[in-house]
Amino acid sequence: MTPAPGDRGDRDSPDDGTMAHARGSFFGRRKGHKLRPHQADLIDTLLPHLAVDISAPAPEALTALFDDGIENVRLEIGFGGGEHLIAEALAFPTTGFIGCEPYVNGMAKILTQIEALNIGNIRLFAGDAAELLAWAPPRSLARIDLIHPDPWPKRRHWKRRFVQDATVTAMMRLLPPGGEFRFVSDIDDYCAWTLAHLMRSPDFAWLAERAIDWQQPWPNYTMTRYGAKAEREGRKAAYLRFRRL
Ligand SMILES: C[S@@+](CC[C@H](N)C(=O)[O-])C[C@H]1O[C@@H](n2cnc3c(N)ncnc32)[C@H](O)[C@@H]1O
Repeated sequence: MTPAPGDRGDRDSPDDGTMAHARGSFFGRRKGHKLRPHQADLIDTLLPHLAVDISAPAPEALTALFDDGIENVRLEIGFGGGEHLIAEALAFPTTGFIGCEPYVNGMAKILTQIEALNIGNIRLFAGDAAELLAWAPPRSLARIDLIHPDPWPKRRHWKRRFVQDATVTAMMRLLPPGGEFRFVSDIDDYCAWTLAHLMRSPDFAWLAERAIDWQQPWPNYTMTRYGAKAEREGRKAAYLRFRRL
């Protein structure tokens, strides 16, 4: 997994497990624990069935990536160990979920869960979510979640943060009016950064202005590994929700 808060995302190694170095080339090349034989098997056998192929033209609607009965599609960027994504997929069986995660151990972990729980409404993209955002058709996502993204605390690395004007524009294209971008982080500076980027877009409204408490997880929120670690270490997360206007 990526480095701990404070030094997460601030190393210069080309294989440090974080976004900027990941762009374009990373899956399977990132350092991590050695996969167990069954996990390696799932990467070879199950992942190809669930993988979103962005080298093919995107379907008109992303529901086409799923079996019949899927009514809308949501995206989780950087799902890590998959705790939140698995819980959401189980809770909303008529919603399709696309999970993006370049980290091979995260991918192996979620494949194990998908197999064990026989989950049919998750598709996976083992690469940079920005590429998937560029590929997906307009207004194709009901919601986009970015939970505890790599914070890139050093000023000279801010350009590597996932939230940028370009990704805000991409999300604006993909969310229909009423769609939501949800962001969780225990890093105050990244929360402020995200608020500043979203609030200067005329296409998003921050729901705190509509009486949604940003200091509390939303109902039925499933804590992730990084969220639990932040809590243990006494850092409180912000839960920011932005509605596409
Ligand atoms: C700090 S971890 C948080 C993981 C998980 N969301 C959690 O809360 O435990 C950030 C995750 O985002 C992934 N990530 C970083 N850049 C990404 C990108 N451009 N596209 C998709 N995932 C990315 C990393 O591999 C890492 O697993």
